[in-house]
Amino acid sequence: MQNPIIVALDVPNVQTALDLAAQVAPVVGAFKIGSELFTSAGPDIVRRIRATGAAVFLDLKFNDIPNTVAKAVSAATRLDVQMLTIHTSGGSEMMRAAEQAAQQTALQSGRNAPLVLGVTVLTSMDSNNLSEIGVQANVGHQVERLATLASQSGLRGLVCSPLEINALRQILPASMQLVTPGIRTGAEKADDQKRTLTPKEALAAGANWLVIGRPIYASENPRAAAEKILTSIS
Ligand SMILES: O=C(O)c1cc(=O)[nH]c(=O)n1[C@@H]1O[C@H](COP(=O)(O)O)[C@@H](O)[C@H]1O
Repeated sequence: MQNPIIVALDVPNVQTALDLAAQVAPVVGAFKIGSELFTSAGPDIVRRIRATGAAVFLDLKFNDIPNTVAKAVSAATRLDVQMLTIHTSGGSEMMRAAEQAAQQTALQSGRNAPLVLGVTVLTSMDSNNLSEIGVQANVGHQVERLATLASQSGLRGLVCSPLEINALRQILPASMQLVTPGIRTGAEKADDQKRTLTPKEALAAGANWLVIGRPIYASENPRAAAEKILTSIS
């Protein structure tokens, strides 16, 4: 099995990101570049991490009109990222446009299309948070609804919490890639995460990838923390 650990490089600048990546690269499967690092370091950080040979997950969670999202996805595809995120709450037309843009741009650039991941309900949200934005469904039902829509719209991957994987595996094609943040080992705080499981539990439930940030980068020894997690799932 491939190494399923994706380390979130949620750090403020290029040098910190490159140092962290170099430290943990031998024991993880990919790196995630999110809003903080991309906003401070720009697209060059994607090229720098790709140049090390590592896979990159560009997590900018696009959520806009279909035309705008399609063009952003094309730009990310030209950057040669292996995964990227859009919000499923953007609806089916937006998701179709995103997947189509990834496929077409990849074809034109002679590379594989990135996996366009639809973010369902953020792992920092619970039913109260959904209710305050006018969604009365419980979290599990809302995730299932958005995941089904994403699958019908042609997406091949989703971001969800590990708590929803069992239910999603019953209703989605087996090929659907499920990427799960909200990973905590039990040794550290949940922080702002509300729907969490351990790495081992998430994989046992059927996750393909685990997104792990603070339990690795905020630990005293990120390499040792990543190794410990890898051992726990090997
Ligand atoms: O799309 C994501 O990666 C994501 C979706 C989600 O629902 N929840 C979530 O935490 N994430 C990201 O996953 C990472 C989790 O970080 P830690 O909570 O520090 O492990 C962060 O980079 C978040 O931006």
